[in-house]
Formats: sequence, structure tokens, C-alpha cells
Amino acid sequence: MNGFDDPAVLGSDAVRANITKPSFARSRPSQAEAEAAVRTLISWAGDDPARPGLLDTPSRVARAYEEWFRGYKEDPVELLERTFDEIGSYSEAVELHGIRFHSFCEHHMAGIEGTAHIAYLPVGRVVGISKLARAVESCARRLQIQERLTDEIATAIDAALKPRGVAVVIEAEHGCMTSRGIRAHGARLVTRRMLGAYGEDETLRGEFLAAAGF
Ligand SMILES: Nc1nc2c(ncn2[C@@H]2O[C@H](COP(=O)(O)OP(=O)(O)OP(=O)(O)O)[C@@H](O)[C@H]2O)c(=O)[nH]1
Ligand SMILES: [Zn+2]
Repeated sequence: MNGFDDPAVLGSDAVRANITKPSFARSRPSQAEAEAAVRTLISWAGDDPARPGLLDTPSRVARAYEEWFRGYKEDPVELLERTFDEIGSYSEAVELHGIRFHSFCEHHMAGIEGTAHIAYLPVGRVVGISKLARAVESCARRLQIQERLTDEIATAIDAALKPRGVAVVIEAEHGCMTSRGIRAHGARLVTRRMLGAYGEDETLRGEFLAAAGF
């Protein structure tokens, strides 16, 4: 089983819709408005946005936001759709481990530093491995909670490749829990999404988790 035949088990249409390029980009404020907002936050933090060292900061922050939130301009499914079908009779798991990423939590806009591990069981085609890492980046460079990030990566792979199964595990440290609040340094959140055969086959799932270091 693959695709969206069973939304209760596999990635749902709602998740699929969320990871495509969002339509709210139409109402995007201007760069001048973004820079004014940064000046407001500098004042709120207690500093003077007019002092020389901070004069260029709003435009730098706006440029940094273009990078940090680049994911809103991308569609991870599109990135994954360039596939190769000359794979002989290969149908074993394809696994990519240790994909480092940087994201932002949607509650505090604090950094999330994490590592993703991915596996899928190809049916007649595979994707270039860099595209798996690009799909992680595309989903991560948005405001996220880790559970949804995990789900979106799995759903994107499932939608693009129609494999027999997809497994995604993410371990990450959340800045909102380490630099503020409870200050639980070193605490890591682990989330996983198992679709198709990975949801059904405990042995397969166990092999993947062991290879991912769990
Ligand atoms: N499940 C989940 N929770 C997250 C994630 N990122 C941040 N959070 C949590 O989101 C919650 C937001 O809770 P609130 O009580 O509204 O915010 P807060 O008062 O700043 O909470 P504290 O962090 O406990 O000070 C916090 O418990 C965060 O730890 C995530 O990716 N997944
Ligand atoms: Zn947070």
C-alpha cells in the first residue's frame, strides 16, 4: 500500500497540502515593513536601533530570514520527483542517516538543532540521495513543531516516490527548552513516523531504528 489510500495510516492530504508552497505568500509584507518590525524588537529587547552598531541589523535580519525560512518557497515533493528507475531488481531499504538540520519552533521562534534519519523501500525507482536531504531542509526551514516536521518529511517521500514504506526518525534539541524556560540542557526530543511496511513490520522497523542508533 502506498500514496494516500489510507490517510489514517499514511500521510494525509492535509499534511500534503501544508508542505506545498503556501498561498499566504501573496500577503507577504514589504522588506521595509520587516525591517521596521526588527527595529521594534530591538527596542523591546532594551537596545537602541539607532545606534551605529545596530543600523544595518534590520536589513541583515531580513536577509537572514530569507535563508532561515526558505522552505516556504519550496515544495519538498517537487524536489523528490526527479527519480531514477534503472535500479535493476533492487527493492531493499534505502537509508540515509545523520542528516543535520536547523529549524525554528513555532511557539517561540527559537532554534531547533536536529538530525534526521530516513529510509524507504523503493518500488521500481529511487531518488538522488541529495534530494532526501533537500526535502528535510525544505520542511525544516519553516516554523515547525518536531512532530509535524517528521510527518511532513515522511509524507513528501511517500507522495513523490510511492514506495512500499517510509521511515523517518528525528532527534533534536530545542532552543526554547535550553536557552530559556526550563533550561534543560542536553534534552533531546525524538519523534518518528512510520508509513506502509515500516508501520506494519516490526523487524523492518527495528532494523532501521538500530541503524539510526536507537
Ligand atoms: N510537542 C512539542 N512541543 C514543543 C516543540 N517545540 C516547543 N515545544 C513546547 O511548546 C510548549 C509551549 O508551551 P507554552 O506553555 O504555551 O509556552 P511557555 O510558557 O513559553 O512554556 P515553557 O517553555 O514551559 O516556559 C512548551 O512546552 C515547549 O517546550 C515541539 O516541537 N513539539
Ligand atoms: Zn519553542
